Amino acid sequence: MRKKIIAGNWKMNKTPAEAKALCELLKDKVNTTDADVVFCVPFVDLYPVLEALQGTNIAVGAENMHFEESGAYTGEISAAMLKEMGVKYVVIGHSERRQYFAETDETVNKKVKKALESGLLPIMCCGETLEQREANITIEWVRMQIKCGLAGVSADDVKKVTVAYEPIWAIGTGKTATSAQAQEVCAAIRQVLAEMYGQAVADEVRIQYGGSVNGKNAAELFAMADIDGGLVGGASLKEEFADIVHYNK
Ligand SMILES: O=C[C@H](O)COP(=O)(O)O
Repeated sequence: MRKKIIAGNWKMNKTPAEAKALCELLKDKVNTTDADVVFCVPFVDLYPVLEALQGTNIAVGAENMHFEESGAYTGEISAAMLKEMGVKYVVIGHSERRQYFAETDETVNKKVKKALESGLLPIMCCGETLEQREANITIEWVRMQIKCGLAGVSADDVKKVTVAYEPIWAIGTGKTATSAQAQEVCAAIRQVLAEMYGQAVADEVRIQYGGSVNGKNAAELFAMADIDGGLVGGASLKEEFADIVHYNK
């Protein structure tokens, strides 16, 4: 039985003071051991959020990192920097990073490997555009993203990876994939993991759905056989996040 993982991705929202206030608003409401709860926040919010969440079961994640150890990469943040701060998770390859910051399956793969080597737990994102869905190539596309993103990752390490399936057309649009659509792709992701690592390993990997998850649709989505939680954008910035965390109550 896989433990659910429900992560908020704050994206480019909340100044450090606002981040602290949001933690104060949410922390008692989402502090549970029933699921792994993660706040993925902007780099400048990491310290205040880590401090505000001390003594809770809520983990902290970053939204990106660089794949090199250190060096002349102005404006970048390394895995070692995050690890030393007490960060546990890191979102890698979000579609917004791919779209606006030229991330590719190759850089995603390098980042996933570096995160694992550094003791961080990657949340590796994948998902199709509306054009790809309409052209009926969703499964093919996502299978390729998984194969490329995880190339060279061992069976032991892949169990530490969370895969986030986020159809791009459902992100921030209020247009959620139906639970059947989301399950179909998440099952295909588990299938490709089984082909790469064997069924037993694939059964241990957690797969999230992301894209307009809210307090109302979470229960139906998270009840699907291959959906092990969510990567939540907009609704993670509000009290509604508590309804998502307690989706089964
Ligand atoms: O990382 C989160 C996703 O991009 C989903 O964002 P959303 O819940 O605002 O649609």
